[in-house]
Amino acid sequence: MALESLGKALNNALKKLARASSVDEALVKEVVRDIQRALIMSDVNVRLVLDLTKKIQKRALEEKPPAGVSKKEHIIKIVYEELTNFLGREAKPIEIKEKPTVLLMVGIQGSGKTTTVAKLARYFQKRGYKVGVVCSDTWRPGAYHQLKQLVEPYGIEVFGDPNEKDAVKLAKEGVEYFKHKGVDIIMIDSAGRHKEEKGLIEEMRQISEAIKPHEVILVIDGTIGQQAYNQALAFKEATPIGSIIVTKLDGSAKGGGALSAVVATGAPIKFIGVGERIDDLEPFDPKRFVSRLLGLGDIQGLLEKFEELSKAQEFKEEDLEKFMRGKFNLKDMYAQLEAMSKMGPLKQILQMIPGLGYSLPDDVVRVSEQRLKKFKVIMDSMTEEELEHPEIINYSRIKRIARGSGTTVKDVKELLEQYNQMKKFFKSMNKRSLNRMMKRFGMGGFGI
Ligand SMILES: Nc1nc2c(ncn2[C@@H]2O[C@H](COP(=O)(O)OP(=O)(O)OP(=O)(O)O)[C@@H](O)[C@H]2O)c(=O)[nH]1
Repeated sequence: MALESLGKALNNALKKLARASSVDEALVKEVVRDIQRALIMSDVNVRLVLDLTKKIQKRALEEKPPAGVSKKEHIIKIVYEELTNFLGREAKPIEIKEKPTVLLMVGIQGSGKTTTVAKLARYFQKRGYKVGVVCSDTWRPGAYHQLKQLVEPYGIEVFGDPNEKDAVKLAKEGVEYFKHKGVDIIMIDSAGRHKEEKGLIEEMRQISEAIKPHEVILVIDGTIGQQAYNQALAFKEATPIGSIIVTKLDGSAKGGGALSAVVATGAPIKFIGVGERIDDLEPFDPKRFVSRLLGLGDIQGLLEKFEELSKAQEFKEEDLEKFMRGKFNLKDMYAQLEAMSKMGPLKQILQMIPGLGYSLPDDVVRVSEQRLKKFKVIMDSMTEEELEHPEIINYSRIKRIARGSGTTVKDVKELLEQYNQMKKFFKSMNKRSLNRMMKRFGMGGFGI
């Protein structure tokens, strides 16, 4: 989850509003102060915070809610709208109009650029585009191998030469190479050795002149907070075809500052990085982002994730239904956990369900790859009957399974505990949310 601590603080402010028996001026001011504090803690520029919260307060105190809408709901909507405006309002996707579309990626050392090139290449590949990646980083010889390691498992080709010293020449050759190969998108990973804007912009100019990219994308490290302003501004002034990806928004305490600072320069943010894995890249859509941040849920995001999954044929509709109804056995659980681990943490997915917000206990949903492997080994030592009816597994069976799988009684119990917890959790889950979600998937629902 991007900006988890900011989200929690904003969510708490809204909860205060939702729980109050009546809404008066004092409460509005208190909620606005909470929002102010949350944003400042996330390193959002104080002046920007004051402007924003002044607007929220004015509207909350002066506007009359339309018929059928409570004062509270109206204020929540105002907060949502103003935060959405604050973050740029509309999503601005990268347009792939020509074949090939050439994207030049630049970024200061350590910004997460190389990882982001790989993530974006994979993102487009998943959407049916053929992508070629050029490594023109002549400064860090490891960059070429890093890129190859990241994208080659997905069949994405990397062009580069760790011995070449001329970055512009490499970029040019790489583009020519992939043009002949007939790819749809060519991405160039540039050097990124620079510690500040000046060198970065000079390199960008040189490569841009040589290869004439359709778009230049600056990768900014979200952990630098509002300092992102200077980088984004210098970049925006240097190129009219520039857009931005802000990385490391997972767990960064200053991410709100970075996002709002970039928006304040007028440069469009197209994606955000939300983790280290190749799939941890999200198109930046202020509306969805804010609704998730406030804990209002994001059904659209959820649908897209599942759509992606079904495309990859890792997750079938009937499986989802079984799972969501709490009617699953150990085999199903394993398949789901595996699919979820490919898709991103289950927690991240469930957070998108309206009404669930932040209430998910970590131990229910956190299954590391290592644990999954262990589960698999244990399950290989179970009988078909045990897999389908785990409730028959008593202590002597546990001992046999542990022996057979070379694990311990504790390990087997852990697997069963995970299974029981999940079952319990899904049974107790907000039925209305499930119902709504299942309807969206065309699966009927619980008839509530
Ligand atoms: N948590 C988290 N880590 C990230 C994210 N994006 C990148 N990273 C990590 O940031 C570190 C630096 O990433 P690189 O891609 O090597 O970044 P770079 O230093 O800009 O690359 P070069 O310019 O080629 O040197 C790596 O450990 C990445 O895994 C993100 O969105 N979230």
